[in-house]
Order: sequence, then structure tokens, then C-alpha cells
Amino acid sequence: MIRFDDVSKRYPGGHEALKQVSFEMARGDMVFLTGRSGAGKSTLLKLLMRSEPLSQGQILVGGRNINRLSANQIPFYRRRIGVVFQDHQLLYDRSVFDNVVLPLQIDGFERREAARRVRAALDKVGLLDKEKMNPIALSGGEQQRVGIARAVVNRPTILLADEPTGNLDPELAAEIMHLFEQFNQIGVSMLIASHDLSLITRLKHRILTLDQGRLINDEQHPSRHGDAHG
Ligand SMILES: Nc1ncnc2c1ncn2[C@@H]1O[C@H](COP(=O)(O)OP(=O)(O)OP(=O)(O)O)[C@@H](O)[C@H]1O
Repeated sequence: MIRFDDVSKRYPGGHEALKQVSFEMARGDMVFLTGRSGAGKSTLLKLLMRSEPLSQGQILVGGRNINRLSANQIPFYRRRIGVVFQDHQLLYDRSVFDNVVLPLQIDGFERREAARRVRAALDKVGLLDKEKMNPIALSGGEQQRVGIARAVVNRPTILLADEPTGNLDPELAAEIMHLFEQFNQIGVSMLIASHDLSLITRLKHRILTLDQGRLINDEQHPSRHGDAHG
């Protein structure tokens, strides 16, 4: 489903944020990406979203080399990918419903079908009763769940998350990860960047570890007490 072949990324200015990274994820996999600040986690996700070009190597998604997508194919490609950010990037001048419906409006969905899908997404994240509220009135964990509903509302096959629990206390962080596991169970492929090792090692999914741009460890099923840095 996702394959990185010897992928390197050098930013303008010369910093090499990723160095010859290779790995493969099957459809329906749930994988964590970890490493210290600056290790290259966000860069890897940005390359996968095609919001940054790579410098060397290739990335295949569903068998297609995403660097060969033409400018007008990129929006279609991005529709298959939902993205969750640490700071949720919600709009505070509109309701929860209006935040979540946004991707569907951009896709030109008919209003009734869009509303049906928004409510299904809000139901999955447990916020059906908050659709009329302004997100500013919600707790941090609830705001993050609005961000997740928005990321899944157009039913992506791949969900990427960049430090999705960075601002949350441990209990809320675990709840968000559990929610991701539920999306994974219905077939969504998940790649989640997180530096919260104590949380992700407990969850027993595959863990990729980056260190200064290199993939230094790929652990399939870390043990409960395992050291993901190997
Ligand atoms: N647009 C950019 N231009 C130049 N250098 C960049 C750019 N974006 C990231 N970098 C550099 O690339 C390296 C990897 O950054 P990246 O954001 O991918 O790391 P990260 O593992 O996600 O870190 P964090 O956990 O702090 O978000 C860092 O040294 C960073 O300064």
C-alpha cells in the first residue's frame, strides 16, 4: 500500500532531513513513527502527502509513484489521505459541524449527503451532541476529536497523524489512540508520528524509529517492556 524506496529529503539550504529511508506498509496496517524532535517524522509525513517534494528515491502508494502525479492529479490523491495535526487546525469562527463538513464542501458533496456523513463521523468520535458548538468551547481532547472527524469524513483509505496527542494528558492521549485503533479495525491504514514512547510501546503495533533522518529501527511487535530504540 505504501512503500518508501531509499527516500532522501534535502531542504533548500542543505539540511538533509531524511536519509535513504526504506520501508513498506500493507493495506490496513497501523504503524507508529517515532524519534527525537528533528528526527524527520513530520518530513516523512509531508512527503507522503505530497506537500513537499522528495530529493531522491521513490514513494509508491497503491503501486503508484506519487512523484509522477501531475498537478491536477494531486488533489485526487490527497482525498485518499486524512491528516490529523497536533494543534487540530480548527476554525474558531464556525461550529463543529461546519468544521467537519469543510472537506466535503470542497469536494462538492450535495448538502444532505454531506450532513449525513458529518453526523456519521461525529458519531464515531463521540461528539454527535456537540455539532452546533463552537470548537473553542470544547476541551483539548474534544477539539482533537473534531480534527479526527474532519480527517475521516471523506473516508480516506490512509490516515496520517502528526503528534496527535502532543497537547493531551496521558488518559486523553490513550483515548485518542484507541479511537485510531477503531478506524484501523475498519480497514483504514494508519501512520502516526509520536514521540510518546511510553504510550506507543504499550499499544503493541509496529514502530519505525528515525534518528537524524535515518530509519534505525523497525520493530514489528514491541514487547510490553520493550525499548523501541533497540
Ligand atoms: N521547511 C524546512 N526547511 C528547512 N529545514 C527544515 C524544514 N522543515 C524541517 N526542516 C528540518 O528538517 C529536520 C527534520 O524536521 P522534522 O520537522 O521532519 O522533524 P520531526 O521529527 O518531525 O521533529 P518534531 O518532533 O520536532 O516535529 C529538522 O532539522 C528541521 O529543522
